[in-house]
Amino acid sequence: MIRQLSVTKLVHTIAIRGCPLLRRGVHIPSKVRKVSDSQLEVALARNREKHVSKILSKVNKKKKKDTIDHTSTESVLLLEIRSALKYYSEKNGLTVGVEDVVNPTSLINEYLFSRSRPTTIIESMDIIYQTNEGEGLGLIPKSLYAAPFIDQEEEIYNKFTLVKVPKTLPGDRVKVRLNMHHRYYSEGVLLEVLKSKNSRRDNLILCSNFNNCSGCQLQMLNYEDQLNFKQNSIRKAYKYFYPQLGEAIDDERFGMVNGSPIQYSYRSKLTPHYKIPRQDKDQTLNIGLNHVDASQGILDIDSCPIASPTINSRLKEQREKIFNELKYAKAGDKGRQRTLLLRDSVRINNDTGDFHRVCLTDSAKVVTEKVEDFVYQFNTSSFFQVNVDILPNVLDFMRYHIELSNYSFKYLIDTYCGVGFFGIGLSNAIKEDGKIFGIEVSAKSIEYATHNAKLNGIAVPERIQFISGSSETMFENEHFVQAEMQGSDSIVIMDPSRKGANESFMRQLLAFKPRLIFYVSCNVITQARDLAMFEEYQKASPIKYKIREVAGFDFFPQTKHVESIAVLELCEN
Ligand SMILES: C[S@@+](CC[C@H](N)C(=O)[O-])C[C@H]1O[C@@H](n2cnc3c(N)ncnc32)[C@H](O)[C@@H]1O
Repeated sequence: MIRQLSVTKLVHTIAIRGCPLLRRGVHIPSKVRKVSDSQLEVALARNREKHVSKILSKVNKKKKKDTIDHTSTESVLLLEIRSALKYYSEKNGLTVGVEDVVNPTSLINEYLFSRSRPTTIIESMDIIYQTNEGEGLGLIPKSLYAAPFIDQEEEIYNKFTLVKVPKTLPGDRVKVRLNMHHRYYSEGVLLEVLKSKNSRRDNLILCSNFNNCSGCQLQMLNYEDQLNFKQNSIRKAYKYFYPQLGEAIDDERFGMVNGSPIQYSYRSKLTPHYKIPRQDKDQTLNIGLNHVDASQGILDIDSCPIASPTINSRLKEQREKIFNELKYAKAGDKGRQRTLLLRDSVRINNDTGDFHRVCLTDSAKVVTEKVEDFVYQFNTSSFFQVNVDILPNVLDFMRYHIELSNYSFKYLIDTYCGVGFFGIGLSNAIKEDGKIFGIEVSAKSIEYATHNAKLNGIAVPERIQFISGSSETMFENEHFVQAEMQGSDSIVIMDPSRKGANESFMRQLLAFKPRLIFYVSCNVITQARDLAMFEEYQKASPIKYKIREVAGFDFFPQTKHVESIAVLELCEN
Protein backbone atom coordinates (compact mmCIF):
# COMPACT_ATOMS: atom_id res chain seq x y z
CA MET A 1 0.00 0.00 0.00
CA ILE A 2 1.43 3.38 -1.00
CA ARG A 3 0.61 6.25 1.27
CA GLN A 4 1.63 9.88 1.44
CA LEU A 5 2.95 10.90 4.83
CA SER A 6 3.88 14.30 6.12
CA VAL A 7 7.54 14.72 6.94
CA THR A 8 6.67 15.20 10.59
CA LYS A 9 4.85 11.90 10.77
CA LEU A 10 7.59 10.18 8.84
CA VAL A 11 10.31 11.39 11.16
CA HIS A 12 8.22 10.49 14.14
CA THR A 13 7.89 6.97 12.79
CA ILE A 14 11.59 6.67 12.06
CA ALA A 15 12.55 7.98 15.46
CA ILE A 16 10.26 5.63 17.28
CA ARG A 17 10.35 2.52 15.20
CA GLY A 18 13.51 2.58 13.08
CA CYS A 19 12.60 2.99 9.43
CA PRO A 20 9.98 0.36 8.70
CA LEU A 21 8.32 2.50 6.07
CA LEU A 22 11.19 2.00 3.64
CA ARG A 23 10.73 -1.72 3.84
CA ARG A 24 6.99 -1.43 3.31
CA GLY A 25 7.16 0.70 0.17
CA VAL A 26 5.55 3.74 1.76
CA HIS A 27 6.13 6.93 -0.23
CA ILE A 28 9.20 8.84 0.89
CA PRO A 29 10.31 12.14 -0.67
CA SER A 30 12.57 11.35 -3.66
CA LYS A 31 15.44 13.44 -2.30
CA VAL A 32 15.93 11.00 0.56
CA ARG A 33 14.56 7.74 -0.79
CA LYS A 34 17.76 5.83 -1.54
CA VAL A 35 19.60 6.36 1.72
CA SER A 36 20.12 4.40 4.90
CA ASP A 37 17.87 4.86 7.94
CA SER A 38 20.28 7.12 9.79
CA GLN A 39 21.14 9.14 6.68
CA LEU A 40 17.44 9.54 6.16
CA GLU A 41 17.01 11.00 9.61
CA VAL A 42 19.86 13.45 9.01
CA ALA A 43 18.61 14.42 5.57
CA LEU A 44 15.14 15.04 6.86
CA ALA A 45 16.42 16.99 9.81
CA ARG A 46 18.63 19.22 7.65
CA ASN A 47 16.53 19.74 4.58
CA ARG A 48 12.92 19.65 5.49
CA GLU A 49 10.61 21.40 7.88
CA LYS A 50 12.25 23.53 10.51
CA HIS A 51 10.81 21.69 13.46
CA VAL A 52 11.91 18.22 12.36
CA SER A 53 15.16 18.28 14.35
CA LYS A 54 13.26 19.55 17.35
CA ILE A 55 10.85 16.62 17.15
CA LEU A 56 13.72 14.17 16.78
CA SER A 57 15.53 15.51 19.78
CA LYS A 58 12.35 15.36 21.84
CA VAL A 59 11.68 11.75 20.86
CA ASN A 60 15.29 10.76 21.47
CA LYS A 61 15.27 12.45 24.85
CA LYS A 62 12.13 10.55 25.78
CA LYS A 63 13.64 7.29 24.56
CA LYS A 64 16.80 7.92 26.56
CA LYS A 65 14.84 8.75 29.68
CA ASP A 66 12.64 5.68 29.33
CA THR A 67 15.56 3.32 29.01
CA ILE A 68 16.90 4.27 32.41
CA ASP A 69 13.65 4.85 34.25
CA HIS A 70 12.18 1.54 35.40
CA THR A 71 9.38 3.44 37.09
CA SER A 72 8.06 5.04 33.87
CA THR A 73 4.43 4.29 32.97
CA GLU A 74 5.54 2.08 30.05
CA SER A 75 8.01 0.06 32.18
CA VAL A 76 5.40 -0.49 34.88
CA LEU A 77 2.87 -1.52 32.25
CA LEU A 78 5.27 -4.21 31.09
CA LEU A 79 5.43 -5.54 34.66
CA GLU A 80 1.65 -5.50 34.75
CA ILE A 81 1.50 -7.34 31.42
CA ARG A 82 3.75 -10.07 32.81
CA SER A 83 1.54 -10.35 35.90
CA ALA A 84 -1.61 -10.49 33.78
CA LEU A 85 -0.21 -13.26 31.57
CA LYS A 86 1.02 -15.22 34.58
CA TYR A 87 -2.38 -14.93 36.22
CA TYR A 88 -4.17 -15.91 33.00
CA SER A 89 -1.85 -18.87 32.38
CA GLU A 90 -2.22 -20.21 35.93
CA LYS A 91 -5.99 -19.86 35.81
CA ASN A 92 -6.30 -21.65 32.49
CA GLY A 93 -3.47 -24.19 32.75
CA LEU A 94 -1.63 -22.54 29.85
CA THR A 95 1.73 -20.90 29.34
CA VAL A 96 1.27 -17.55 27.64
CA GLY A 97 4.33 -15.34 27.96
CA VAL A 98 5.22 -11.89 26.63
CA GLU A 99 6.82 -13.54 23.58
CA ASP A 100 3.33 -14.76 22.67
CA VAL A 101 1.82 -11.28 22.60
CA VAL A 102 4.51 -9.44 20.62
CA ASN A 103 3.08 -7.30 17.85
CA PRO A 104 5.08 -7.59 14.60
CA THR A 105 6.43 -4.30 13.23
CA SER A 106 4.17 -4.47 10.17
CA LEU A 107 1.13 -4.64 12.45
CA ILE A 108 2.38 -1.76 14.58
CA ASN A 109 2.88 0.38 11.49
CA GLU A 110 -0.49 -0.45 10.03
CA TYR A 111 -2.26 1.03 13.07
CA LEU A 112 0.17 3.89 13.64
CA PHE A 113 -1.74 6.85 12.24
CA SER A 114 -5.33 7.51 13.25
CA ARG A 115 -6.39 8.77 9.82
CA SER A 116 -5.33 5.67 7.92
CA ARG A 117 -5.63 2.82 10.38
CA PRO A 118 -7.95 -0.09 9.55
CA THR A 119 -11.26 -0.18 11.41
CA THR A 120 -11.02 -3.36 13.44
CA ILE A 121 -13.93 -4.17 15.69
CA ILE A 122 -13.60 -7.05 18.13
CA GLU A 123 -17.16 -8.13 18.76
CA SER A 124 -16.50 -9.90 22.06
CA MET A 125 -13.50 -9.95 24.38
CA ASP A 126 -13.19 -10.87 28.05
CA ILE A 127 -11.29 -8.58 30.39
CA ILE A 128 -8.93 -10.68 32.48
CA TYR A 129 -6.92 -8.20 34.56
CA GLN A 130 -6.93 -4.60 35.80
CA THR A 131 -3.71 -2.58 35.66
CA ASN A 132 -2.66 -0.05 38.29
CA GLU A 133 -3.66 2.63 35.76
CA GLY A 134 -7.23 1.38 36.21
CA GLU A 135 -7.48 -0.10 32.71
CA GLY A 136 -8.65 -3.59 31.78
CA LEU A 137 -6.55 -6.06 29.78
CA GLY A 138 -8.09 -8.60 27.42
CA LEU A 139 -6.50 -11.27 25.26
CA ILE A 140 -7.54 -12.16 21.70
CA PRO A 141 -5.97 -14.48 19.11
CA LYS A 142 -4.04 -12.54 16.47
CA SER A 143 -5.57 -14.75 13.79
CA LEU A 144 -8.86 -12.96 14.50
CA TYR A 145 -7.84 -9.84 12.62
CA ALA A 146 -4.13 -9.54 11.85
CA ALA A 147 -3.63 -11.80 8.79
CA PRO A 148 -3.84 -8.99 6.17
CA PHE A 149 -1.14 -6.95 7.92
CA ILE A 150 1.71 -9.39 8.48
CA ASP A 151 4.65 -10.56 6.41
CA GLN A 152 4.75 -14.19 7.54
CA GLU A 153 2.06 -16.42 8.92
CA GLU A 154 4.21 -17.58 11.87
CA GLU A 155 3.95 -14.07 13.25
CA ILE A 156 0.34 -14.73 14.20
CA TYR A 157 0.10 -18.49 14.45
CA ASN A 158 -0.84 -19.34 18.04
CA LYS A 159 -0.13 -15.74 19.06
CA PHE A 160 -2.30 -13.30 20.96
CA THR A 161 -2.90 -9.58 21.13
CA LEU A 162 -3.15 -8.09 24.59
CA VAL A 163 -5.65 -5.24 24.44
CA LYS A 164 -5.67 -2.46 27.02
CA VAL A 165 -9.13 -0.93 27.38
CA PRO A 166 -9.91 2.06 29.60
CA LYS A 167 -13.08 1.97 31.72
CA THR A 168 -13.25 -1.81 31.89
CA LEU A 169 -12.96 -4.28 34.76
CA PRO A 170 -11.98 -7.94 35.06
CA GLY A 171 -15.17 -9.92 34.48
CA ASP A 172 -16.46 -7.54 31.78
CA ARG A 173 -17.19 -8.94 28.33
CA VAL A 174 -16.75 -6.05 25.90
CA LYS A 175 -16.96 -4.97 22.29
CA VAL A 176 -13.92 -2.86 21.34
CA ARG A 177 -12.26 -1.08 18.43
CA LEU A 178 -8.52 -1.64 18.07
CA ASN A 179 -6.33 1.43 17.91
CA MET A 180 -2.55 1.81 18.17
CA HIS A 181 -0.44 -1.32 18.48
CA HIS A 182 2.67 -1.19 20.65
CA ARG A 183 5.30 -3.90 21.00
CA TYR A 184 3.56 -5.87 23.78
CA TYR A 185 0.04 -4.54 23.79
CA SER A 186 -2.57 -2.71 21.78
CA GLU A 187 -4.96 0.06 22.70
CA GLY A 188 -8.65 -0.66 22.54
CA VAL A 189 -11.56 1.76 22.62
CA LEU A 190 -14.57 0.53 24.54
CA LEU A 191 -17.68 0.39 22.35
CA GLU A 192 -20.00 -1.57 24.60
CA VAL A 193 -20.01 -3.61 27.78
CA LEU A 194 -21.86 -6.75 26.72
CA LYS A 195 -21.98 -8.53 30.04
CA SER A 196 -20.38 -8.17 33.48
CA LYS A 197 -19.60 -10.79 36.06
CA ASN A 198 -18.12 -8.41 38.61
CA SER A 199 -18.99 -5.46 40.82
CA ARG A 200 -19.58 -3.02 37.92
CA ARG A 201 -22.46 -0.65 38.76
CA ASP A 202 -23.01 1.63 35.80
CA ASN A 203 -25.86 3.35 37.61
CA LEU A 204 -23.24 4.88 39.94
CA ILE A 205 -21.64 6.85 37.09
CA LEU A 206 -22.50 10.51 37.63
CA CYS A 207 -20.68 12.00 34.67
CA SER A 208 -22.19 11.97 31.19
CA ASN A 209 -18.64 12.18 29.78
CA PHE A 210 -17.26 9.30 31.83
CA ASN A 211 -16.80 6.88 28.91
CA ASN A 212 -14.89 9.42 26.83
CA CYS A 213 -12.99 11.51 29.38
CA SER A 214 -9.49 10.57 30.48
CA GLY A 215 -9.96 12.23 33.89
CA CYS A 216 -11.72 9.48 35.89
CA GLN A 217 -11.37 5.70 35.68
CA LEU A 218 -13.47 4.23 38.48
CA GLN A 219 -16.93 5.82 38.62
CA MET A 220 -18.55 2.45 37.85
CA LEU A 221 -17.30 1.02 41.14
CA ASN A 222 -18.83 1.58 44.54
CA TYR A 223 -16.56 3.44 46.90
CA GLU A 224 -15.37 0.43 48.87
CA ASP A 225 -14.30 -1.27 45.65
CA GLN A 226 -12.45 1.88 44.59
CA LEU A 227 -10.51 1.83 47.86
CA ASN A 228 -9.74 -1.89 47.39
CA PHE A 229 -8.42 -1.15 43.88
CA LYS A 230 -6.12 1.50 45.35
CA GLN A 231 -4.87 -0.74 48.15
CA ASN A 232 -4.08 -3.31 45.50
CA SER A 233 -2.15 -0.67 43.51
CA ILE A 234 -0.04 0.08 46.60
CA ARG A 235 0.62 -3.61 47.20
CA LYS A 236 1.57 -4.21 43.57
CA ALA A 237 3.96 -1.26 43.59
CA TYR A 238 5.75 -2.65 46.65
CA LYS A 239 5.81 -6.17 45.18
CA TYR A 240 7.41 -4.83 42.00
CA PHE A 241 9.83 -2.34 43.51
CA TYR A 242 10.40 -3.41 47.11
CA PRO A 243 9.93 -7.19 47.08
CA GLN A 244 12.37 -7.51 50.00
CA LEU A 245 9.42 -6.61 52.23
CA GLY A 246 8.12 -10.09 51.47
CA GLU A 247 5.02 -11.31 53.27
CA ALA A 248 4.52 -8.00 55.06
CA ILE A 249 2.98 -6.74 51.81
CA ASP A 250 0.25 -9.39 52.02
CA ASP A 251 -0.82 -8.29 55.49
CA GLU A 252 -4.42 -7.14 55.24
CA ARG A 253 -3.56 -3.74 56.70
CA PHE A 254 -0.70 -3.04 54.31
CA GLY A 255 -1.63 -0.11 52.08
CA MET A 256 -5.16 0.09 53.45
CA VAL A 257 -6.71 3.23 52.00
CA ASN A 258 -8.42 5.94 54.05
CA GLY A 259 -11.41 7.29 52.19
CA SER A 260 -12.08 10.89 51.29
CA PRO A 261 -14.83 12.63 53.31
CA ILE A 262 -16.46 13.56 50.00
CA GLN A 263 -16.21 11.50 46.82
CA TYR A 264 -17.53 14.02 44.29
CA SER A 265 -17.24 17.84 44.13
CA TYR A 266 -13.90 17.67 45.95
CA ARG A 267 -11.42 19.06 43.38
CA SER A 268 -10.43 22.64 44.09
CA LYS A 269 -8.51 23.09 40.84
CA LEU A 270 -9.40 22.34 37.24
CA THR A 271 -7.40 23.29 34.16
CA PRO A 272 -9.44 22.52 31.02
CA HIS A 273 -7.69 23.28 27.76
CA TYR A 274 -8.67 24.21 24.25
CA LYS A 275 -7.11 24.84 20.88
CA ILE A 276 -7.86 28.08 19.05
CA PRO A 277 -9.20 27.02 15.62
CA ARG A 278 -6.88 27.72 12.69
CA GLN A 279 -9.63 28.72 10.26
CA ASP A 280 -12.19 31.44 10.94
CA LYS A 281 -14.87 29.35 9.29
CA ASP A 282 -13.99 26.37 11.46
CA GLN A 283 -15.62 27.34 14.71
CA THR A 284 -15.51 23.88 16.34
CA LEU A 285 -14.03 24.50 19.70
CA ASN A 286 -13.67 21.86 22.39
CA ILE A 287 -12.91 23.16 25.86
CA GLY A 288 -12.23 20.33 28.25
CA LEU A 289 -9.94 17.44 29.13
CA ASN A 290 -8.15 14.89 26.95
CA HIS A 291 -10.33 12.33 25.23
CA VAL A 292 -9.69 8.79 26.42
CA ASP A 293 -8.91 7.94 22.79
CA ALA A 294 -5.85 10.17 22.30
CA SER A 295 -6.48 10.48 18.55
CA GLN A 296 -9.68 12.43 19.31
CA GLY A 297 -7.81 15.28 21.03
CA ILE A 298 -9.73 17.38 23.52
CA LEU A 299 -13.15 16.33 24.79
CA ASP A 300 -15.61 19.16 25.24
CA ILE A 301 -16.89 19.29 28.82
CA ASP A 302 -19.19 21.85 30.36
CA SER A 303 -19.15 20.40 33.86
CA CYS A 304 -17.06 18.01 35.90
CA PRO A 305 -18.72 16.27 38.87
CA ILE A 306 -15.47 15.76 40.78
CA ALA A 307 -14.77 19.51 40.68
CA SER A 308 -16.22 21.86 43.26
CA PRO A 309 -19.59 23.58 42.67
CA THR A 310 -17.89 27.00 42.42
CA ILE A 311 -15.59 25.70 39.70
CA ASN A 312 -18.50 24.23 37.77
CA SER A 313 -20.55 27.40 37.78
CA ARG A 314 -17.51 29.46 36.74
CA LEU A 315 -16.63 26.95 34.01
CA LYS A 316 -19.92 27.65 32.22
CA GLU A 317 -19.29 31.41 32.36
CA GLN A 318 -15.68 31.07 31.16
CA ARG A 319 -16.66 28.81 28.27
CA GLU A 320 -19.15 31.46 27.07
CA LYS A 321 -16.45 34.10 27.30
CA ILE A 322 -13.99 32.06 25.24
CA PHE A 323 -16.60 31.32 22.55
CA ASN A 324 -17.49 35.00 22.32
CA GLU A 325 -13.87 36.13 22.11
CA LEU A 326 -12.91 33.61 19.46
CA LYS A 327 -13.53 36.00 16.59
CA TYR A 328 -10.95 38.40 18.02
CA ALA A 329 -8.17 35.79 18.18
CA LYS A 330 -4.87 37.13 16.81
CA ALA A 331 -3.50 35.43 13.69
CA GLY A 332 -0.43 34.24 15.63
CA ASP A 333 -2.59 32.55 18.26
CA LYS A 334 -4.48 30.34 15.80
CA GLY A 335 -3.79 26.65 16.27
CA ARG A 336 -2.30 27.29 19.72
CA GLN A 337 -3.35 25.39 22.81
CA ARG A 338 -4.55 27.42 25.77
CA THR A 339 -5.31 26.43 29.35
CA LEU A 340 -8.18 27.76 31.36
CA LEU A 341 -7.46 28.16 35.05
CA LEU A 342 -10.23 27.49 37.56
CA ARG A 343 -9.04 27.63 41.18
CA ASP A 344 -11.21 27.50 44.24
CA SER A 345 -10.27 29.92 46.96
CA VAL A 346 -11.61 30.87 50.33
CA ARG A 347 -12.84 34.42 50.99
CA ILE A 348 -12.65 35.29 54.66
CA ASN A 349 -14.67 38.09 56.17
CA ASN A 350 -12.11 39.72 58.46
CA ASP A 351 -14.80 41.24 60.69
CA THR A 352 -16.88 38.13 61.32
CA GLY A 353 -14.38 35.35 60.58
CA ASP A 354 -16.98 33.77 58.25
CA PHE A 355 -15.76 32.41 55.00
CA HIS A 356 -17.16 31.22 51.70
CA ARG A 357 -15.66 29.78 48.54
CA VAL A 358 -15.10 31.58 45.26
CA CYS A 359 -13.47 30.51 42.00
CA LEU A 360 -10.44 32.40 40.63
CA THR A 361 -9.57 32.42 36.95
CA ASP A 362 -6.76 34.98 36.97
CA SER A 363 -3.33 33.42 37.46
CA ALA A 364 -2.07 36.64 39.05
CA LYS A 365 -4.54 36.31 41.95
CA VAL A 366 -3.59 34.82 45.30
CA VAL A 367 -5.40 31.67 46.47
CA THR A 368 -6.44 31.24 50.10
CA GLU A 369 -7.15 27.85 51.67
CA LYS A 370 -8.10 26.91 55.20
CA VAL A 371 -7.22 23.55 56.76
CA GLU A 372 -8.15 23.03 60.40
CA ASP A 373 -7.30 26.33 62.08
CA PHE A 374 -4.52 27.31 59.69
CA VAL A 375 -4.81 29.56 56.66
CA TYR A 376 -2.54 29.18 53.62
CA GLN A 377 -2.02 31.59 50.76
CA PHE A 378 -0.18 30.92 47.53
CA ASN A 379 -0.04 31.85 43.87
CA THR A 380 -1.86 29.66 41.38
CA SER A 381 1.33 28.07 40.05
CA SER A 382 2.47 26.89 43.51
CA PHE A 383 1.63 23.36 44.56
CA PHE A 384 -1.19 22.82 47.03
CA GLN A 385 -3.29 19.68 47.46
CA VAL A 386 -6.58 19.90 45.55
CA ASN A 387 -8.67 17.76 47.91
CA VAL A 388 -8.68 20.00 50.96
CA ASP A 389 -11.36 18.01 52.81
CA ILE A 390 -9.12 14.99 53.34
CA LEU A 391 -6.15 16.96 54.69
CA PRO A 392 -7.24 17.04 58.37
CA ASN A 393 -7.41 13.21 58.27
CA VAL A 394 -3.85 13.08 56.94
CA LEU A 395 -2.61 15.40 59.70
CA ASP A 396 -4.45 13.29 62.31
CA PHE A 397 -2.79 10.14 60.97
CA MET A 398 0.61 11.79 61.31
CA ARG A 399 -0.16 13.08 64.82
CA TYR A 400 -1.22 9.57 65.79
CA HIS A 401 2.16 8.21 64.70
CA ILE A 402 4.03 11.02 66.41
CA GLU A 403 2.23 10.19 69.65
CA LEU A 404 2.85 6.49 69.14
CA SER A 405 6.59 7.21 69.27
CA ASN A 406 6.05 8.32 72.86
CA TYR A 407 8.80 10.90 72.48
CA SER A 408 8.90 14.66 72.78
CA PHE A 409 10.28 15.76 69.43
CA LYS A 410 12.23 18.99 69.13
CA TYR A 411 12.59 19.31 65.37
CA LEU A 412 10.32 18.91 62.38
CA ILE A 413 11.96 18.91 58.96
CA ASP A 414 9.58 19.41 56.07
CA THR A 415 11.39 18.53 52.85
CA TYR A 416 9.72 19.27 49.47
CA CYS A 417 7.60 21.61 51.59
CA GLY A 418 5.70 23.61 48.95
CA VAL A 419 3.98 26.54 50.67
CA GLY A 420 4.54 25.02 54.10
CA PHE A 421 1.47 22.82 54.53
CA PHE A 422 2.96 20.05 56.69
CA GLY A 423 5.45 22.23 58.60
CA ILE A 424 2.74 24.68 59.61
CA GLY A 425 -0.04 22.11 60.02
CA LEU A 426 2.06 20.03 62.42
CA SER A 427 3.84 22.92 64.13
CA ASN A 428 2.05 22.13 67.39
CA ALA A 429 3.26 18.54 67.37
CA ILE A 430 6.79 19.39 68.55
CA LYS A 431 8.20 20.95 71.72
CA GLU A 432 7.57 24.65 72.31
CA ASP A 433 11.28 25.42 72.22
CA GLY A 434 11.76 23.30 69.12
CA LYS A 435 12.14 24.38 65.52
CA ILE A 436 10.67 23.62 62.12
CA PHE A 437 12.69 23.71 58.92
CA GLY A 438 11.22 23.51 55.43
CA ILE A 439 12.99 23.28 52.09
CA GLU A 440 11.54 23.62 48.63
CA VAL A 441 13.00 24.14 45.16
CA SER A 442 10.49 26.81 44.08
CA ALA A 443 11.57 30.19 45.43
CA LYS A 444 8.04 31.55 44.94
CA SER A 445 6.57 28.74 47.09
CA ILE A 446 9.15 29.50 49.79
CA GLU A 447 8.09 33.17 49.79
CA TYR A 448 4.53 32.01 50.40
CA ALA A 449 5.59 29.44 53.01
CA THR A 450 7.29 32.19 55.01
CA HIS A 451 4.25 34.45 54.51
CA ASN A 452 1.97 31.61 55.68
CA ALA A 453 4.01 31.06 58.83
CA LYS A 454 3.62 34.75 59.72
CA LEU A 455 -0.06 34.72 58.72
CA ASN A 456 -0.62 31.95 61.25
CA GLY A 457 1.34 33.68 64.00
CA ILE A 458 4.39 31.39 63.98
CA ALA A 459 7.66 33.21 64.68
CA VAL A 460 10.01 33.39 61.69
CA PRO A 461 12.88 32.47 61.86
CA GLU A 462 12.93 31.58 65.58
CA ARG A 463 10.26 28.89 65.45
CA ILE A 464 10.04 28.14 61.73
CA GLN A 465 12.34 28.71 58.81
CA PHE A 466 11.77 27.99 55.13
CA ILE A 467 14.75 27.64 52.82
CA SER A 468 14.79 27.78 49.06
CA GLY A 469 16.80 24.99 47.46
CA SER A 470 16.92 21.37 46.52
CA SER A 471 15.98 18.99 49.34
CA GLU A 472 19.39 17.27 49.28
CA THR A 473 21.06 20.58 50.15
CA MET A 474 19.03 20.77 53.39
CA PHE A 475 21.53 18.70 55.32
CA GLU A 476 24.42 21.08 54.58
CA ASN A 477 22.43 24.31 54.83
CA GLU A 478 24.14 26.73 57.23
CA HIS A 479 20.98 27.41 59.30
CA PHE A 480 20.32 23.71 59.53
CA VAL A 481 23.90 22.97 60.54
CA GLN A 482 23.98 25.87 63.04
CA ALA A 483 20.88 24.57 64.79
CA GLU A 484 22.88 21.43 65.66
CA MET A 485 19.79 19.30 65.34
CA GLN A 486 20.01 15.73 66.42
CA GLY A 487 18.31 13.17 64.21
CA SER A 488 17.12 11.40 67.34
CA ASP A 489 15.09 14.54 68.21
CA SER A 490 13.68 14.91 64.73
CA ILE A 491 10.78 14.03 62.50
CA VAL A 492 11.47 14.25 58.77
CA ILE A 493 8.59 14.60 56.33
CA MET A 494 9.38 14.02 52.69
CA ASP A 495 6.77 14.72 50.02
CA PRO A 496 8.46 14.75 46.63
CA SER A 497 6.75 15.11 43.28
CA ARG A 498 5.93 12.02 41.15
CA LYS A 499 9.52 11.29 40.27
CA GLY A 500 10.32 10.61 43.91
CA ALA A 501 13.51 11.41 45.81
CA ASN A 502 17.01 10.36 44.73
CA GLU A 503 20.04 8.45 45.98
CA SER A 504 21.75 11.51 47.36
CA PHE A 505 18.70 12.50 49.44
CA MET A 506 18.13 8.98 50.76
CA ARG A 507 21.81 8.60 51.76
CA GLN A 508 21.80 11.91 53.63
CA LEU A 509 18.53 11.02 55.30
CA LEU A 510 20.06 7.80 56.62
CA ALA A 511 23.17 9.63 57.83
CA PHE A 512 20.97 12.19 59.64
CA LYS A 513 19.22 9.31 61.41
CA PRO A 514 15.83 10.87 62.22
CA ARG A 515 13.76 9.08 64.84
CA LEU A 516 10.63 9.20 62.68
CA ILE A 517 10.16 9.57 58.92
CA PHE A 518 6.96 10.19 56.96
CA TYR A 519 7.33 9.54 53.25
CA VAL A 520 4.25 11.08 51.60
CA SER A 521 3.91 10.22 47.93
CA CYS A 522 1.55 10.73 45.01
CA ASN A 523 3.41 7.97 43.12
CA VAL A 524 3.65 4.78 45.15
CA ILE A 525 5.93 3.25 42.49
CA THR A 526 8.75 5.73 43.15
CA GLN A 527 8.03 5.59 46.88
CA ALA A 528 8.56 1.81 46.91
CA ARG A 529 11.72 2.19 44.78
CA ASP A 530 13.17 4.84 47.13
CA LEU A 531 12.43 2.81 50.24
CA ALA A 532 14.02 -0.29 48.72
CA MET A 533 17.08 1.86 48.00
CA PHE A 534 16.97 3.11 51.61
CA GLU A 535 16.99 -0.48 52.87
CA GLU A 536 19.93 -1.26 50.61
CA TYR A 537 21.95 1.60 52.20
CA GLN A 538 21.06 0.34 55.67
CA LYS A 539 22.77 -2.97 54.91
CA ALA A 540 26.13 -1.21 54.89
CA SER A 541 25.32 0.82 58.00
CA PRO A 542 24.61 0.20 61.68
CA ILE A 543 21.50 2.41 61.34
CA LYS A 544 18.31 0.42 60.88
CA TYR A 545 14.71 1.43 60.17
CA LYS A 546 11.50 -0.45 60.40
CA ILE A 547 8.42 0.37 58.33
CA ARG A 548 5.73 0.95 60.89
CA GLU A 549 2.90 1.41 58.42
CA VAL A 550 2.13 2.07 54.77
CA ALA A 551 -1.28 3.69 54.44
CA GLY A 552 -3.17 5.01 51.44
CA PHE A 553 -5.24 8.19 51.35
CA ASP A 554 -7.82 8.71 48.66
CA PHE A 555 -6.99 12.23 47.54
CA PHE A 556 -8.67 11.63 44.17
CA PRO A 557 -11.90 9.58 44.40
CA GLN A 558 -13.23 8.20 41.07
CA THR A 559 -9.71 8.22 39.62
CA LYS A 560 -6.85 5.71 39.60
CA HIS A 561 -4.65 7.92 41.78
CA VAL A 562 -3.73 7.19 45.37
CA GLU A 563 -1.57 9.00 47.89
CA SER A 564 0.62 6.68 49.92
CA ILE A 565 2.21 7.49 53.27
CA ALA A 566 4.98 5.28 54.62
CA VAL A 567 5.93 5.70 58.29
CA LEU A 568 9.46 4.64 59.22
CA GLU A 569 10.83 4.47 62.72
CA LEU A 570 14.42 4.20 63.81
CA CYS A 571 15.19 0.87 65.48
CA GLU A 572 16.79 1.11 68.90
CA ASN A 573 20.29 -0.36 68.96
C1 LIG B 1 3.97 16.93 45.98
S1 LIG B 1 4.49 18.58 46.22
C2 LIG B 1 4.36 18.69 47.97
C3 LIG B 1 4.28 20.07 48.54
C4 LIG B 1 3.85 20.15 50.00
N1 LIG B 1 4.48 19.16 50.82
C5 LIG B 1 2.35 20.12 50.16
O1 LIG B 1 1.81 19.10 50.59
O2 LIG B 1 1.69 21.11 49.80
C6 LIG B 1 6.18 18.45 45.90
C7 LIG B 1 6.95 19.73 46.02
O3 LIG B 1 8.35 19.42 45.88
C8 LIG B 1 8.98 20.48 45.18
N2 LIG B 1 10.24 19.92 44.66
C9 LIG B 1 10.44 19.17 43.56
N3 LIG B 1 11.72 18.77 43.50
C10 LIG B 1 12.35 19.24 44.60
C11 LIG B 1 13.67 19.14 45.12
N4 LIG B 1 14.61 18.46 44.49
N5 LIG B 1 13.94 19.75 46.28
C12 LIG B 1 12.99 20.45 46.94
N6 LIG B 1 11.72 20.57 46.50
C13 LIG B 1 11.40 19.98 45.35
C14 LIG B 1 7.94 20.91 44.17
O4 LIG B 1 8.18 22.23 43.75
C15 LIG B 1 6.65 20.77 44.96
O5 LIG B 1 6.31 21.96 45.61
